[in-house]
Amino acid sequence: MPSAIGAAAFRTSAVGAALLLAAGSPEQAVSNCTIAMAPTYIDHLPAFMGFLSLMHGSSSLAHIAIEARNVTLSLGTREAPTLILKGVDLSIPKGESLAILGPSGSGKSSLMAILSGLERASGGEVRVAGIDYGPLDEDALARARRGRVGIVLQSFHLLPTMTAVENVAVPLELAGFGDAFARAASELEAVGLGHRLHHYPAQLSGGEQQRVAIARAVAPGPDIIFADEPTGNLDGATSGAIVELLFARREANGATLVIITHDPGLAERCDRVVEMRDGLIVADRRL
Ligand SMILES: Nc1ncnc2c1ncn2[C@@H]1O[C@H](COP(=O)(O)OP(=O)(O)OP(=O)(O)O)[C@@H](O)[C@H]1O
Repeated sequence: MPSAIGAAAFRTSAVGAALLLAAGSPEQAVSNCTIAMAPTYIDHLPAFMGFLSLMHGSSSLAHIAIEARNVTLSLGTREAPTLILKGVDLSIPKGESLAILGPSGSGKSSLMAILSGLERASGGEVRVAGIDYGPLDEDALARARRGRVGIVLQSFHLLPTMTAVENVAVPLELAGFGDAFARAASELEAVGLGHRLHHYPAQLSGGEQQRVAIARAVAPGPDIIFADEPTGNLDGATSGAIVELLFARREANGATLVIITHDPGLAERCDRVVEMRDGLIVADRRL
């Protein structure tokens, strides 16, 4: 089987070269891209610095997938900071499906970015699968996420120089799957894109790109799936099929699923719904 990384290297573009330069290593470049950084956070990602990877586990926390304590996020300049998250506490048990609702600008994407390790909290504590994100540097965070955390964000961040199947296969290869291409092809078939395996992102519609991003996120069978408006670009029928796929994946792997949505129907499918307003969780109910 060809290597997705090797195949793509033949088509390295200026964008790819820039990503490589910025990341310092091909692995980090791919990791940076495949976790779909939201443009709002790109400025802040280089802030991922640290030296220790500390593992914390205790029997009392063994059933917790995600634990956030008094998480704050301050963006903007030092002279004019804006407090985006104002002290969020959230504990998500393993295997739970959780919908995050709230008006535009309430901080949903910011919270997801922190819980998924794309953004660093300004204060408070975040532990995912027992790992304290606080002290991890960028490489350690990427390693901690790889294969365990799948992320789908609103803007798909597919690598433009890779075909659909390569975009899905690369993270699989990095996670150590020997059958990365076969698995990637089958994931794309599952989201209805078996006929678009060798198309580049620019040759795909927004909804098709969204489905590639979803296939990429779920392909390694992650323990936690984060999805920011996963059906936002899809028509009703495709949206229904994608929701079924996400929930089927969650059930098959016992994965924890965290979804941001404006769709009340999708929220009702979840075990629990939290609502955000103005940087805080203001309601939390189990369904
Ligand atoms: N880099 C930034 N600098 C300053 N403020 C920012 C930055 N990025 C986001 N914000 C602000 O943070 C707030 C929360 O944004 P966020 O994207 O988390 O909201 P959201 O609830 O996900 O909104 P939506 O539903 O529209 O996606 C918004 O008011 C936004 O303007």
